[in-house]
Amino acid sequence: MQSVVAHCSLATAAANPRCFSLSLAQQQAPPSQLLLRNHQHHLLLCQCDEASSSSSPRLLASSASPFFLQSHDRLRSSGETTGSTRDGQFCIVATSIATSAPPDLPPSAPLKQEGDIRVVKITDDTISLQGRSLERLKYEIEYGLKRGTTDNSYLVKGQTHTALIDIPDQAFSKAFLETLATTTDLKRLTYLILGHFSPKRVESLVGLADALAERDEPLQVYCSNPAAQQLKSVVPSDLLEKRFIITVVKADDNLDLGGGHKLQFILTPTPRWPDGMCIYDPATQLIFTNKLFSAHVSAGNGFDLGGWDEYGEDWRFFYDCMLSPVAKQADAVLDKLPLIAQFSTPTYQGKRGIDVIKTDVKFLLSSILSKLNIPISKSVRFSEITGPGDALVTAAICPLHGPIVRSSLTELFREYRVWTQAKLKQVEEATVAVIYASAYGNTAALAQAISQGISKAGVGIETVNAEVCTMEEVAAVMKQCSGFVVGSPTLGGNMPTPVKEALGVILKDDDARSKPCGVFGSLGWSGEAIDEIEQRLKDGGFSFAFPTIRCTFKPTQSTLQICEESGTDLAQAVRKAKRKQKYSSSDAQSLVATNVEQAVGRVVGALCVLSAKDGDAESAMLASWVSQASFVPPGITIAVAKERAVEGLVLVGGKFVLNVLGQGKSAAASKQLLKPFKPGENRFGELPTKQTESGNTILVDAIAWLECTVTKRMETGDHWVLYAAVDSGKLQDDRTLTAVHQRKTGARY
Ligand SMILES: Cc1cc2nc3c(=O)[nH]c(=O)nc-3n(C[C@H](O)[C@H](O)[C@H](O)COP(=O)(O)O)c2cc1C
Repeated sequence: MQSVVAHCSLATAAANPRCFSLSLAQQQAPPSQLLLRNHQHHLLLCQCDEASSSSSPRLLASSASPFFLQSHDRLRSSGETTGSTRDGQFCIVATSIATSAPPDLPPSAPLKQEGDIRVVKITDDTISLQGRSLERLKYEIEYGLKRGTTDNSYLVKGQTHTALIDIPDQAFSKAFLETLATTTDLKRLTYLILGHFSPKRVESLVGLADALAERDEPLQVYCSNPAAQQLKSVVPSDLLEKRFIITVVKADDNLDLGGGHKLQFILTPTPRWPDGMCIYDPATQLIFTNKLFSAHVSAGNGFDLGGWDEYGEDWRFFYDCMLSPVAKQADAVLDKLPLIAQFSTPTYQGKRGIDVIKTDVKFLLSSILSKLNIPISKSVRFSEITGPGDALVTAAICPLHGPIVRSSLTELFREYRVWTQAKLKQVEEATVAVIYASAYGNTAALAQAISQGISKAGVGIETVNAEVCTMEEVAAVMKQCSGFVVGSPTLGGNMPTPVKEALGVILKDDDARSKPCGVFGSLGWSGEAIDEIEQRLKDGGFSFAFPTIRCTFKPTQSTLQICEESGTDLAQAVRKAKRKQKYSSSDAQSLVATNVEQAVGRVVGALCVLSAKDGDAESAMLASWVSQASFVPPGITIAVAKERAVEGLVLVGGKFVLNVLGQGKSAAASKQLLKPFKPGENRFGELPTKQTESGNTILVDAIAWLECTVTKRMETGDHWVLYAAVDSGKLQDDRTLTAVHQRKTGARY
């Protein structure tokens, strides 16, 4: 007996070809007739004629075997009606073909006003309330791409109970509570589930308590233990006792809302979010992942329409900022989330991880299938039939920020694995320990920017949140690291006890004295904690890689820039020490350029100075890997090393000036730009400069300058290649030829 399960649906956008797919689960097919011999799932993708849905579907992709074509004919005969037919050989189940866009993909609505709430229907009983902002693009490093953000909450309506998953930041409180009242019967709201909680969300929580004040029963809050502690420390205790009942969730607990919505909790702590928790709903196959798989971007219709092309860089940027510094813990978290895109049935069993090689085929299949945008409520039914046992079959990832991930689900999950593995490899080679505590997030933001700078220079990071780590863990990290930074807020004239204890561990570690270190912290007015850490490390004979960073309350953009550059300086010191070690142990030949390197060194471009500014943060670099890339509109490419300070200022949408230096006139600028700089130091020194209208720096002695906007970035080994459109420019000296940088080897500039 062979069984065939088929899913049919029209693609959503009117401009799209009308497509349906046929996915075959088959146990006993003759292997010679199968496209993918070793896998249980086979794909047939067809396209209907635009004019008539009854005309013959055209095959887009299939094994082209008789077996498939026969199945296809049978499917066509059962056509546009819902139902199943049996003929002894096959069991065909087909949905009716929708004639309009599926209801769960509403058209994109423009942002009406800052902080408005977009309501997105995901399934019949799950909606998302998304607070949208274009403003929240400053002062926090993960907003670097400047695409705004969304803060997403989710309402899951079970047969007996309704649960609200996550509560938004204070910026969205008022609009959120108003929208919540119109989208749900608050009397039925039994549970609030917090995948993460921070003091910035108290206002929304208190507002919710007020909105529920009239009813007798308190709201039941489900969250992790660290979130419960945080709640108790920031929400007034009388309010907490009167209006809420807190249940601390343990690993693998669940909560039944009725109608199959038996929510499963998966604890996913990281040093950045010790209270992290994911929630899986088997009824809809939605997973609510809070910060994981988030992106800061507000455009679109709430889903990831446009897929990787549209959002890939946003996801990557968020990951780089927030998760790459905690790669080890991120790896452990991914192990706990064996997500399988709904349509790709895995051949393996077990909850532990996903083998990338095994998922390659599934990746291809599911990415084609997910593009078809079958409404989630319908597609769950089919993937249940072909369900893979104990993996989490997932129709969509519902994160705290940015789009609900549907089309790129497999890619995103897979890339998270790839990025994490790459970071773990860096951790193996050399790491810097980032040890800190932060009550209100300001020191954490500094730690994050420092980590970003370390990561850019290709060095691994071990993030230690002193509040949730044991001192044994601190000691182990200190033994293994090649450099470290310590950060603390000042509270009541002191450093918090966990930082004090961690400092004690560091001071006792004799090996740590030879490792480059740094101190940072946020303060209000006196900053005793930072002074004390600095003094005690100085007294202990530790060597500082950068001047201590003192930040008053919330960091500004230029403070974050200083943090990032300081992190890069520290990482470069660590790498230099490692290189020294390596070369002293291997033969001197390795320093001589190979023939290939010498040949690569003959590739030349104009010698230029790139200058970029963003708010009060400014930087510049000497650049010679520059090339014209387009006539109309005029465009150029330029390679920027990942660890370069200016790199964070030339993200997509960012502007820069390319100053082209002249032959025989480049010495002063080269000398100035090649100097070592302190973090945040002015790069131009005494060079005569002037400004463009947007504030970018022009070198008066350059023979030409171009003001450009970055439109694309491509990752290429240790550099980013930027493609930038030229907005304006001027030839300042028409007699001098362009300077070029002749190199002896392609292994260095
Ligand atoms: C209860 C409390 C006590 C504080 N005491 C001090 C202090 O003695 N000296 C000081 O410079 N700042 C003090 N501050 C300000 C904090 O250091 C400042 O808010 C800092 O940004 C907190 O950093 P964090 O967000 O990393 O916790 C205090 C803040 C609070 C809330």
